[in-house]
Parts: sequence; C-alpha cells; structure tokens
Amino acid sequence: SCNKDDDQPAAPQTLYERLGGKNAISAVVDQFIANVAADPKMKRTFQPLLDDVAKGNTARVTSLRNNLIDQIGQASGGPEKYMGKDMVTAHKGMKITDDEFNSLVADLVASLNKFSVPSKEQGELLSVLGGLKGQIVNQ
Ligand code: HEM
Repeated sequence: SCNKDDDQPAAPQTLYERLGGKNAISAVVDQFIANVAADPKMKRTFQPLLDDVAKGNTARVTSLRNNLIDQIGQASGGPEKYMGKDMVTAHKGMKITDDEFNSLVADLVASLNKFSVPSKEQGELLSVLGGLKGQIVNQ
C-alpha cells in the first residue's frame, strides 16, 4: 500500500486487550468470587470472609475483588498496579493444599467459560497465575 499507515503490521494485542480490558476482567472476577463463595471446597479458607459478608461487612470482599482485578490487569499487560500483599504473605498460615488450589482454579475457569473467554486466552492467564502456585500452596 502507498498509505504509510498500512506499512506496519498491527501491534500485537496484549492478553489484557484480548481479555477485553478492565470491565471484562472485573466481570470475570465477580463471577469467580461468587463461584468461590458457593464452593464447599473453599469453605475452610474463606469462612472468615463469608462471615463478614453475612454480617453485612463487605469491605473485605471488596478489597479482595479490587486486588484481584489489579493483579490480573497487571499480569496481563494492563495499566493496573497490584498494591496488595505478596502471595506468600497473603496466604501464610492457611496451609492451602494442592486440591484446594486446583478447586480455586476450576472456579476461575468456570467464570472464564461463562464469559466465553477463548481457550488461548484462558491458557495464557492460567499459566501466569499457575506460576504463583509455589508461593500460595503449603504456606
Ligand atoms: C493463583 C491463585 C491465587 C491467586 C492469584 C490469589 C490471589 C489472592 C489475592 C490477590 C489476595 C488478597 C491479598 C491482600 O489482601 O492483599 C488473596 C487473599 C486470599 N486468598 Fe488467594 N489467591 C490464589 C489462590 C488461593 C487459594 C488456592 C486459596 C484457598 C484455597 C486462597 C485463599 C485466599 C484467602 C482466604 C484470602 C484472604 C481473603 C480475606 O479474608 O481477605 N487463595 N489471594
């Protein structure tokens, strides 16, 4: 083409862009939290948070939600900056098992499926988050 704007290949889209940006990530996180709250395998570790919500205190779940949106946003190449605890500190003393970790990932996948996130993008996101497993399990 003679149009110089067409000479460059399109910039590759970041995972963040392919996921649909902050609004789409927020919707996935909200459904993910709903799945976790309803998952009997998450009861052991999330009971304190569920108790707060039952008492009408949503500050803790809101903070978790916003931290997850920032964490996924940052990890996928978006402008968000994760300001929460590091993963070891956030999960210290919980003694999270492999089985519990896998159940939480399944709750996330169910949310990604609900929003029809393609398997390529699911795989990329799970690979980033899966890399954190060693900091989360058995702490
Ligand atoms: C890749 C997997 C995971 C990621 C990315 C992740 C991320 C996070 C983040 C960002 C926080 C908030 C940290 C803060 O407050 O500063 C958090 C807290 C927490 N996580 Fe995880 N987590 C993962 C796996 C798990 C698993 C497998 C469990 C349990 C089975 C778990 C249970 C919790 C609990 C109970 C909290 C504290 C919630 C509260 O009461 O405020 N997490 N996690």
